Amino acid sequence: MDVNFSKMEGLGNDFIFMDDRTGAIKTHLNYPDIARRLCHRHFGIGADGIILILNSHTEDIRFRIFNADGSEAQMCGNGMRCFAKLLFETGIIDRPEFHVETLAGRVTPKVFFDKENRVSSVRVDMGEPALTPDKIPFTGLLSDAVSCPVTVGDDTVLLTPVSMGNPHAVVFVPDIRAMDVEKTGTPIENHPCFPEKTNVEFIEIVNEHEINMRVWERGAGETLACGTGACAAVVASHLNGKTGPEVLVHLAGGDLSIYWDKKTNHIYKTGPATFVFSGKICL
Ligand SMILES: N[C@@H](CCC[C@H](N)C(=O)O)C(=O)O
Repeated sequence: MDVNFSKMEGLGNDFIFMDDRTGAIKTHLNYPDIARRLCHRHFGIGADGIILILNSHTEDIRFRIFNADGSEAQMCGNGMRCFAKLLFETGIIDRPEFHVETLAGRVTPKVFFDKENRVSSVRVDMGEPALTPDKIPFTGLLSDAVSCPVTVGDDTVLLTPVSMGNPHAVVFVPDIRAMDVEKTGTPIENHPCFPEKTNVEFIEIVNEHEINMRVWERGAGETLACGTGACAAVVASHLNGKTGPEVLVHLAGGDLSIYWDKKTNHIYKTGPATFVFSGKICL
């Protein structure tokens, strides 16, 4: 069957969007297979994941994301900004702020405009972080919830487990450029302490308001940015007394502004969303 798609990116974290509100794609094909095939950088379109636009019974619209390896994730922060821009600009949603059903619960994006009335940035109410072992899920030693020792090969790594609907392990390092992100990230991603695997963020503190981050993503490898990861990193940095609750996160693909509103416990993430191209592919 021929399927229309749009490719978009948020700070270089790139996604292929498909509208399956009629259910036609799901009737003929399987989403994990489509993700593996289309995300391939040499044999496909190339992306970190695919995102489906779907009907919701509880919210304005429903969002599902599959990583490049075909695994389904609960949420995606960069993908959500692109989703909001695409839905607003194509007229699928006609309000700048709306509610989205995800496997991580309700997420609320709001689009902002430039002088030409084009979407310039998107702020997303990402909901509340979760820190309890059952919610992450994390089965390791939690004597001190913000620095859990995990054995990786011959080393012990101290990490902070955080859920933003999807699991994250935040590791503080002195210099992110010196990191072999794949070498350290892979065993943490697949560590038995994380029964659903985990995304891994390597964080270098710049000052109270800025951090540098590199990320090893569950199901996708090293990416240029991770929105849920940036939120988890700010939660971990603040809980460890290294930053305030409002932080600019510098990633390989650009910057994200993260604000943890301690009164409501909600996290707000603001950043760009960019259309790359659209097309039709025979699946
Ligand atoms: N890049 C995303 C997160 C995508 C899902 C993640 N790999 C997972 O499996 O949880 C983001 O911007 O949040």
